Amino acid sequence: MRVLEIFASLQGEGVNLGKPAVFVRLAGCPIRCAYCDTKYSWDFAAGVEMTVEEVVAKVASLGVRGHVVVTGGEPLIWQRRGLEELACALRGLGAVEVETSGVYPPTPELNSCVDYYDVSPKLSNAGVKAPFSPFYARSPKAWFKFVVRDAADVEEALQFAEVWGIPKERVLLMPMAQSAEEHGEVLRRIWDAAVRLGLRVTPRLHIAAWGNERGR
Ligand SMILES: C[S@@+](CC[C@H](N)C(=O)[O-])C[C@H]1O[C@@H](n2cnc3c(N)ncnc32)[C@H](O)[C@@H]1O
Ligand SMILES: Nc1nc2[nH]cc(C(=O)O)c2c(=O)[nH]1
Ligand code: SF4
Ligand SMILES: [Mg+2]
Repeated sequence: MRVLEIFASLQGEGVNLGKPAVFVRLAGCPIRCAYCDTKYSWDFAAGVEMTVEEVVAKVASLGVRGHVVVTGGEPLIWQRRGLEELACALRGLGAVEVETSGVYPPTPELNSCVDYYDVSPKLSNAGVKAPFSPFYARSPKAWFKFVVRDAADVEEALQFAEVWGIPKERVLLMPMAQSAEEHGEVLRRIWDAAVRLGLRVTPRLHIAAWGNERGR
């Protein structure tokens, strides 16, 4: 597998917001959202080639136990090429959370070793074709983070959830932002729509603290 970075931080997004965790960022993404804050991950040949054993050893060496986040890029492109073995091996160090666009369903082998899917379905603001896999709407392990920048995006997120039968309690709205300043502005812009529609908002902790610094 090609690995871009492995670092310890706080989970800055989603249902496990605030938990200390080690992040494993895999290379490659074919989806290419307009707002992507990790465009350096798109190249499939980026990063370094690592075996499952090497990744697990590096994660263990960082000393943070209890939670491991596998992200990218789009990590599920590595299915049948080591991702299943990696997720199962990482489980020895903590709960395994996978960050995904929700375009690719997991193989049964991957699914058996994942504790949480942090799914970020792509709304029209991503400007891409990213067909959602119905697998996630039915998975008890899936939580849905919608990237929103205004009230219209919030309405679209709710509609998406209704169309796919995703319970409101599983929906989290996340401000589209790459700096602390932008993060505050967007939070203020989506606030009233979230109140009105009864949807939960979560911040992006690392963006509020560090901006879009790599390794945070
Ligand atoms: C870089 S993606 C990697 C995982 C997977 N490709 C995905 O999109 O879920 C990690 C998370 O960052 C979110 N994200 C990327 N750029 C963002 C931005 N400018 N503002 C808010 N969230 C963003 C994505 O929606 C996703 O939830
Ligand atoms: N602190 C922190 N939390 C995160 N949660 C998901 C991230 C990602 O890029 O997938 C991320 C990230 O890059 N940093
Ligand atoms: S799917 Fe994720 S990594 Fe790929 S472009 Fe979109 S936000 Fe970035
Ligand atoms: Mg990130």
